[in-house]
Amino acid sequence: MNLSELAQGIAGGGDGREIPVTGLFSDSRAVQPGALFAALSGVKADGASFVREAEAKGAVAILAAEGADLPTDLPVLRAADPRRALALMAARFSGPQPKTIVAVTGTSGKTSIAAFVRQIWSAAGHPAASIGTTGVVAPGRDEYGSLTTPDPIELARLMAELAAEGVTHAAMEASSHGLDQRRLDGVHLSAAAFINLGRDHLDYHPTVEDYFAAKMRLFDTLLPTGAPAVIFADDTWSDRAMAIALQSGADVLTVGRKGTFLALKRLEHERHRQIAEIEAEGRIHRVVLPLAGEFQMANALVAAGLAIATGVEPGQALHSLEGLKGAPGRLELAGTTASGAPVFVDYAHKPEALENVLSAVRPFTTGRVIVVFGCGGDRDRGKRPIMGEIASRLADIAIVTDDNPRSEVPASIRAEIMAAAPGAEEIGDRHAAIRAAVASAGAGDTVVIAGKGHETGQTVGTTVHPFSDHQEVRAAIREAGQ
Ligand SMILES: CC(=O)N[C@H]1[C@@H](OP(=O)(O)OP(=O)(O)OC[C@H]2O[C@@H](n3ccc(=O)[nH]c3=O)[C@H](O)[C@@H]2O)O[C@H](CO)[C@@H](O)[C@@H]1O[C@H](C)C(=O)N[C@@H](C)C(=O)N[C@H](CCC(=O)O)C(=O)O
Ligand SMILES: Nc1ncnc2c1ncn2[C@@H]1O[C@H](COP(=O)(O)OP(=O)(O)OP(=O)(O)O)[C@@H](O)[C@H]1O
Ligand SMILES: N[C@H](CCC[C@H](N)C(=O)O)C(=O)O
Ligand SMILES: [Mg+2]
Repeated sequence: MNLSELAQGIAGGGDGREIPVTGLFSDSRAVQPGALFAALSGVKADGASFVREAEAKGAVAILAAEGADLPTDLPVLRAADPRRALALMAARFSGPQPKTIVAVTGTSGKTSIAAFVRQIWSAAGHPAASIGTTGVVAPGRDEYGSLTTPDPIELARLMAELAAEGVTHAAMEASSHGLDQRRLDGVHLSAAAFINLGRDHLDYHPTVEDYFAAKMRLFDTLLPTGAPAVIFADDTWSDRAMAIALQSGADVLTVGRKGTFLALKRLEHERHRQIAEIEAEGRIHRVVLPLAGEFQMANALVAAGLAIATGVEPGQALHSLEGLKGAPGRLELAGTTASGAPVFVDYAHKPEALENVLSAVRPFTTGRVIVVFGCGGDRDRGKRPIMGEIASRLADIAIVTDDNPRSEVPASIRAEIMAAAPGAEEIGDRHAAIRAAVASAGAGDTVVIAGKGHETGQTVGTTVHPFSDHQEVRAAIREAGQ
C-alpha cells in the first residue's frame, strides 16, 4: 500500500507520496525495511527519540504528533491524535475484518462475556471468535495472548486473519488501557456492552472518573451512531453509562433485574447452577445456567443481549445459555476434597471481584468459606487493604499469600493486605497456602483460590516460574488423601 493511500483522510503530510509501505510499527526495535514507524509518546518513553533507530533499520516514513520535533528527513505524517491515526491506518493496511464485531467493557466480567458471546454465536451456526485476557479462541485456534486488548497493529492483523479464516463474528474485551490508548479505534463495531465499574488500574488512571471516561470512549467515540449498546442495568454506574450511550446516539438495550430488553424476573441458586426466569419481547423464558455465582448470570444476560442485538433469535440465544462453559479460571471447580468441599479457582484480583466471588459461594456453603489470595506487585497499591478487609469480612478463614510479586518485596505486599485483614493467616509461599486451605476444609466448607485464574506462571522479579492454581489444587487434594 502506498503512503498516500494509507494516510488519506487520517493524517496530513503524506498526500501524493507514492512510497510503498510494507508494514507498520510503533516499536523501533521491531522495525523492518519499508515500514512506517509511528513515534508515539508513552508512559515510559517518547517514540520520537527512536526515530533515528527506526530510520537506520529501513523505515520509509514516520507518523507523529502535530508539532513533535523529529530528527529525520523521511516524510512525516502528522495527526492530532497519532495513536488513533495508527489504529485507523493499521485497519486500512490489514484489510477486511469479521462482519460482526462486538466489544465489552467494564471492570469485571469482560473475559466471561466475550467467551459467552462466542459460544452463543457458535451455537447459532456462526463461525465465531473471542479475544481477550485468556487469548484468542476461534475455530482451530486457542492461543494465549499477553494483553487483554492487543495493540492496534496486532489487533488489525488478527482481525484480518480471522476474517480470512472464515470467522464472521468476533467478541472482544475492551480494557480501559486499550480504550485510552486507542487500540480499538480501527475496529469496525456492530455493538458494544457495559457490565460494571469498580476499583482497578488506579496506578494508570489518575482518578476513578478518568477510568470511567476511558471506558465510555467505547460508546461516545467508537460505537457507530444508532448501533446497539447493551448495558447491564443493576450496577451503580449503569445509569451514567446509559446516559452517555443515549447521548451518543446508541440504541440502548438494558439487561438485568432493572433491564427491559432482557429482564431478570426470578433467580434461584443451586450449588453449581442457577435457574432464571428471563423476560424477552414479552415472553418469559426459563433458563438453567450451568454456572455458580450471581455475577455469572449478569455476564450471561449481557452476552445474550449482544448476541440478540447482532441477529440471534432471543429464544435461541437464551436457550444457548444452558450449554455455556465458564471462561477458564472464572469460579472454576478445580477439585473436591476428600471431605466433599469444592475448591474453586477464580481470577478475582480486584476488590469488587473478590467481594462478588466470596458472596457467590456463601449461599451454597453450609460450613466455612476459606479463601487464599494475594495482590500483584507493580499494580495499584490502594486495592491491597480494601481486599484484605473484604476477605476478613466475607470469609471465615482468609489466607494471605503471594500473587505475582513482580519487582516488589513480596512480604511488603502481604503486610499491606494483612494490615486491614484482622484474623487472616499469612503464608507467603502460594504452594503452601493452597495446601493449608485444602487441608483445613471439612464437609460443607468451600475453598476459593483467588487472583490468578487461568494464569500458568508466577512472576517473581522478572522471572516467570511455572505455576498453576489448578494443578496446585489437584496436587494438594491428592497429597491430603495420602
Ligand atoms: C502501560 C501501558 O499500557 N503501556 C502500553 C503502551 O506502551 P507505551 O506506549 O506507554 O510504552 P512506552 O514504553 O512509554 O514507549 C513509548 C513508545 O516508544 C516505543 N519504543 C520504546 C522503546 C524503544 O526502544 N523503542 C521504541 O520505539 C514504544 O514501542 C512505544 O510506542 O502501548 C503499548 C502499545 O499499545 C502497549 O504494548 C503497552 O502495554 C504494556 C506492555 C502493558 O503491560 N500494558 C498493560 C498494563 C495493559 O495494557 N493492560 C490492559 C488491562 C489488563 C486487564 O485488566 O485486563 C490490557 O489491555 O491488557
Ligand atoms: N459481572 C461480574 N461482576 C463482578 N465480578 C465479576 C463479574 N464477572 C466476573 N467477576 C469476577 O471477576 C473475575 C474476573 O472475571 P473476568 O475475567 O470475566 O473479568 P474481566 O473484566 O475480563 O477481568 P480482567 O480485567 O482482569 O481481565 C472473576 O473471576 C470473578 O471473580
Ligand atoms: N491484567 C491484569 C491482571 C492481574 C492479575 C493478577 N494475578 C496480578 O498479577 O495482579 C494486570 O496485569 O494488572
Ligand atoms: Mg479480562
